Amino acid sequence: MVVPGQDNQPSTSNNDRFLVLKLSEDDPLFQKKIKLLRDKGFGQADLVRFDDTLVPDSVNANLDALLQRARIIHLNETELYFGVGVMNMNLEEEVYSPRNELEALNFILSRLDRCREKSVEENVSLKAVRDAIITRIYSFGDTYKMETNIIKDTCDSEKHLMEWAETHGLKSKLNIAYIEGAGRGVLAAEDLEVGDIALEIPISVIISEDLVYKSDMIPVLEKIEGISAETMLLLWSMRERHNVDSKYKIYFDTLPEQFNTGLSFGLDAMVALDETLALDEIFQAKEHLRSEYDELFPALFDKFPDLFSRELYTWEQYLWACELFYSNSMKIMFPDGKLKTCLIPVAGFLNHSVCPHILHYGKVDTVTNTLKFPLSRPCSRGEQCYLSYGNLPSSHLLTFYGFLPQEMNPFDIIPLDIEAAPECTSEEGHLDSTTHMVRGTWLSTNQGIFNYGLPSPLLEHLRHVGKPDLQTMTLFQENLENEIKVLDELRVIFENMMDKLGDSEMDDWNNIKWDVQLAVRYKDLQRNIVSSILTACHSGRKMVERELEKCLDEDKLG
Ligand SMILES: C[S@@+](CC[C@H](N)C(=O)[O-])C[C@H]1O[C@@H](n2cnc3c(N)ncnc32)[C@H](O)[C@@H]1O
Repeated sequence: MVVPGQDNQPSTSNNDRFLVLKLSEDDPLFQKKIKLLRDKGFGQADLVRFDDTLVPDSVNANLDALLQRARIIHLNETELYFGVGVMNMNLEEEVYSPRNELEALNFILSRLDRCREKSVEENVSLKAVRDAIITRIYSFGDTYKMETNIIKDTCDSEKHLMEWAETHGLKSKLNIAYIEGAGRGVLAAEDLEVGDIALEIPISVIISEDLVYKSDMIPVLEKIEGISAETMLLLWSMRERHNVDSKYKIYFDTLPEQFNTGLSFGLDAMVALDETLALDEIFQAKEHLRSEYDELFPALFDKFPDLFSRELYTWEQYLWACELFYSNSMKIMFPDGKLKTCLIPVAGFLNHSVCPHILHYGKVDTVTNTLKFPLSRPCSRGEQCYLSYGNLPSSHLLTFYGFLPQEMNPFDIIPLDIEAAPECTSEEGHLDSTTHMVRGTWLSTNQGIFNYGLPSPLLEHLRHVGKPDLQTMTLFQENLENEIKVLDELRVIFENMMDKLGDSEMDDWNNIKWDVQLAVRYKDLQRNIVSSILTACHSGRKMVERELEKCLDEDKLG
């Protein structure tokens, strides 16, 4: 039973259980989310009641209602902007993104478990809904199962690291292996279920700023004006990496000599990225790092030659350390309440997926003093277990991690330089400050007239420029003519973008360096996105023209 619009959790009897999924007022997207909830007939904190008489058929209906709400509560800005889409061709259900879907399902699961824990007796309906959620998580994950080609098992250095971590208390249900196209990765050593802890890492093996504060470098580092804890840890790691007596030597020994991220791209790859977002991102990042390096060196060589030797702190070594931290560090909340950037042995072997197994891992458990990596979806024995590095576009993954995901990435967006017109106001009367963007139209479910697979906020914005009072989404002549103008305007923007990107050219793929290959693949992805928008404008215009013809014919007939 769904009861909209009630905030207070009512008292529960032994036979009745209530579940409230509440949208927090502190949510920075509260206004947009509450509007979306209301548009769907929900309230801020609807209440779903489970009683023992719940018939099996209503289990799915109850779950659907909960899921619709949970999805909205967990939307991020990009997902809200684009609305529902198809993230997987095998999936009939419309979802916002794999991340959002898993987040929503796990959110309901955790609330249900809390409810069940409080119950004196087992409530059969709660149990039935829980089973239904687990089934959905299973089938959702199944549509994202990816081929993992294992090249070889672990080498000595990784084996030593596991053994060393185990002596410090590491608990792992994962095996390390070399994976085609991804370096090392981790495979489930046994069938893992939702909620199972795949890895449990004691803080004693985690590399964080705490080590710098205990080191001989701190008196000097603390004197550097404005230096961040991250930079201190980076400088400490650059020296520690070469320290044969380091407690973390076994960890440093597992790191590659070279990180193949966008920050190491050569000239040919940069040329191949011409006119792409990634080129700007790489340029800006490298410029920023170079200026940081120049602020520190040679000043530190001259003032503290004993701590900062010229051989260990070259620009190349600094860039290597930056790539290490960009591609391997994690932000972790410590028991002292501080969020710290850390290098985490063993967990650093987890690769990224758009539909990860592990979503939540950022907080040290204060009871066990360990960092736990629980599963948000099951992982079968031998399957690669993935983490989420965040909701990142491919330009970011290319620049800071040096790979492009195999799956469709819902966060692969092209931002548009379209200013909100002064007359564009939200329902609350505020100036609309949305950043407009597009992504591949293959991700959209709505390809029909007035949608065309394009994002509604962008279309609505363009429709109202100069025509704030126009009744949009109608088959009236004035509106249809405006619709053609909007599609033509978009076509011009994207034709220009496509001209700048140029044609795809790659003759001998096998003889091409890793960085140029990545750059070419990235640029092809950009072309595909732009091409899908141009197709949408073209087919959309045809749809509108047909409606306009009908409209004019009707007018002629009077
Ligand atoms: C935290 S490390 C993961 C372990 C890494 N594969 C290794 O061998 O050390 C991050 C790096 O792994 C690689 N990686 C992560 N996810 C990947 C994916 N889905 N496909 C290909 N490479 C990936 C990238 O090189 C990235 O910079």
